[in-house]
Amino acid sequence: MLQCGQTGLDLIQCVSLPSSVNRGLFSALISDICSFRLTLHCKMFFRIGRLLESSQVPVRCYFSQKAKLNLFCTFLHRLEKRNIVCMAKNTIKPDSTDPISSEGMAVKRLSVEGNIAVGKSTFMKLLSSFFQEWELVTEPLRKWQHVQDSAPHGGMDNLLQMMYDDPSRWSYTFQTVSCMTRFKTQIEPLSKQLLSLREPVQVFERSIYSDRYVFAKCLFELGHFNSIEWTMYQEWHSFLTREFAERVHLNGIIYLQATPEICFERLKKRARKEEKTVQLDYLQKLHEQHENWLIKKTTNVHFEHVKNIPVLILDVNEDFENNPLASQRLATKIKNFLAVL
Ligand SMILES: Nc1ncnc2c1ncn2[C@@H]1O[C@H](COP(=O)(O)OP(=O)(O)OP(=O)(O)O)[C@@H](O)[C@H]1O
Ligand SMILES: Nc1nc(=O)c2ncn([C@H]3C[C@H](O)[C@@H](CO)O3)c2[nH]1
Repeated sequence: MLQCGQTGLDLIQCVSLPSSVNRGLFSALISDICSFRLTLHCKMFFRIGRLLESSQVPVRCYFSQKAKLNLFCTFLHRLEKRNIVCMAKNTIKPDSTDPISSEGMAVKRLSVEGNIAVGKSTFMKLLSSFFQEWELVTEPLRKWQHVQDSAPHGGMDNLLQMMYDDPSRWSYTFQTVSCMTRFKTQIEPLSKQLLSLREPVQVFERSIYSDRYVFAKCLFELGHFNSIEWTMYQEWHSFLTREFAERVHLNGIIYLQATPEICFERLKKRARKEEKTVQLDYLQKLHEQHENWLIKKTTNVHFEHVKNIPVLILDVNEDFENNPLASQRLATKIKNFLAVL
């Protein structure tokens, strides 16, 4: 517990938020009682100090990092405010290298997760039509279908096909490639265009986290990874995730949820040639993995920030592709979700 400064306030409760929320920023959310919310950069301490002074109600401030909380306390102390009680919970690593836009806003980074053929690519198109400025990063599927640049197209380098045809032989290899390509896309430097936005948002189709907590885990449980492969995978996944730290953090996850049966129908309708052998049973297992990770929270997740990532669950059993009203409803939910990140 940190004690600092004095104001006319009843209480200021300062709690550090999971790093997934507004990383690298000092973020103050003036509670609902005040009926407005502010997300502010640390340069704006002074304004917040004034705001707190004039407030007549208990105010709750959330900090993305303990370092920022300490900085803020020092600031209040300088203003000679007393009796502010600051509680730091869930302390997370200081000194972040968060991407910040030229407008001083942290880039919000989300991933879209969901079963095979649930409609992620279709959903990404919806995002691009409603939020034209956002940067959308699609799954690097083509790289998996053609892993050797030098090999002729149609040769023996379609790893997706190989994995589905002989999962026990190729699952580990596939997972090293899928995960490596995901790491690469997640750590890519942010574009100037994105950084010039007032509210920069980047959305990934799946992530290094679903690679591990959905697919690799499922393949291990199905016996397609042996225990050595599973240990190795987890070891390098943890190592790289910790090494890249902030660069692979996400602020939120959008989970597209539909029954495995509907996904299976969509998969058959789409008829991707590599997926001919995929059975409903596999989609049911992947569905369970998503539910355990994102809803029931029973999956053993190894990174604090991933445990605490806010998840928006969108029911996509309904056809939104050809339904403007349903699309609009989804877009509104996404907007509301972003506002609280
Ligand atoms: N809400 C929806 N209602 C009806 N059909 C849909 C819906 N969303 C997607 N589809 C259809 O389902 C099929 C699969 O969709 P899509 O390719 O977007 O899935 P995906 O989740 O990106 O697949 P993958 O897991 O392979 O990346 C496509 O034929 C698409 O037109
Ligand atoms: N084994 C495995 N691990 C992954 O991380 C992974 N990510 C996607 N896929 C499969 C699903 C679709 O067929 C196709 C396109 O999403 O690729 C994966 N398969």
